[in-house]
Amino acid sequence: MNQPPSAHGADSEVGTLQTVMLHRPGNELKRLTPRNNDRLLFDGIPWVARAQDEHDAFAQALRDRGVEVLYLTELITETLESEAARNHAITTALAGLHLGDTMRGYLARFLRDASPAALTGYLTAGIRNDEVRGGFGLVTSLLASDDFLIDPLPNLLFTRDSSVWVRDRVAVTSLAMPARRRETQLTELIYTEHPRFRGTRKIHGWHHEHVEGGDVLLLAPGVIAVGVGERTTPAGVERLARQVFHAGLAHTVLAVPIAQERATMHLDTVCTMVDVDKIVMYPNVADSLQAHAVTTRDGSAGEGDLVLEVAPAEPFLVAAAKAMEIDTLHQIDTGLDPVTAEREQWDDGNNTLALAPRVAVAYERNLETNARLEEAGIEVVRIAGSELGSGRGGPRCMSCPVTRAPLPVG
Ligand SMILES: NC(=[NH2+])NCCC[C@H](N)C(=O)O
Repeated sequence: MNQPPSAHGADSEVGTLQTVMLHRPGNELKRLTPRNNDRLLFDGIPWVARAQDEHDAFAQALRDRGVEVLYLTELITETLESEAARNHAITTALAGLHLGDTMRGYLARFLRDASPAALTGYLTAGIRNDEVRGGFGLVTSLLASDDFLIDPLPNLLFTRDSSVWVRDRVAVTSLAMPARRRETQLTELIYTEHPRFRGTRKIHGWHHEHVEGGDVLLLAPGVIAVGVGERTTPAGVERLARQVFHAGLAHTVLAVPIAQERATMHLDTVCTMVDVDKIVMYPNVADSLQAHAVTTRDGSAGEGDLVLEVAPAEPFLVAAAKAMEIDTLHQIDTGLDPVTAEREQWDDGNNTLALAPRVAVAYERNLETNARLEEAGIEVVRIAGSELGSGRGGPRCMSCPVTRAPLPVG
């Protein structure tokens, strides 16, 4: 629990995974109804107990490979043991302008009296108007009984998006969709106050331009690809580039435009690294994916003064190989007909989590993509995801690597 902060970090997508942060789905998923699931970014109403079983099997598959699994809610509860952290968490959770002073005052007192574990429950599963026993007034009368006073956070399941480690720093991200904004208040709290992470140096933050972790791929030490689309904005990738250059964490950032639609909400929905020089990629975009290489001349200036050099767009695989200083970044040609490819991409076939070079976790349902991965020499660790997948995320987005071993040299 008290490892020094320098023990954490990752500089690639494929170095042996040592520690990962997951979120076991909980009561926040029980809040989903056919009336709110779109706003809460779920495509269906998951069977929660089965989702938990699937998630437990995912966590076990990681432990079986020697990975230490940290659970987000346990980290939050441990963080909330501190009075200062508790006050901070309560103030930020109640900052919404929909509450009014009467209800805000009541909830602040109610939450302050809650145990750390109970408070974690309220912060993650939310509080509905008809669940409160006080604070009655204009706001409670006019809101519907099933309106949320504190929103549930069903997308906590996707720990990839709310923070991302770049070398020994953690970027607390800035999430674009209103339903997810509060997630980063929790990750920031963990990385600031939890004894295990205290002293960790941070970049970015929820008050900065939008960047989501699902868009950030550590292609190789020093080379970061960032998808720009529905979630990460052009200004977001510029901000991230300035920070990583200023801190000496990378020499090249590849800005990769992706279609602004749900099926391709993050770069990791269309491609993920499975080896030091192999990437599995959705064939329907493989030929059209482009990248602008962003570099800087001189790292000594202040972050805002850095002059960024932005290269003209090139095919993504070409720009990536150049930046990575390898001959070829091999695309695993999933070779699928366009319809199967589209179906398996939708079901997160391209969203794999590498446990080490050439070992990747994938949903079992994507039969053809997995078969092609194996033909290419990748060991596929299959997990069930019929319920987990209803939130539109796969093994990569359900995991935030906290520590990966550096890649072997040569
Ligand atoms: N990195 C990812 N692909 N994350 C998937 C996130 C899915 C989530 N329901 C959302 O819409 O935000």
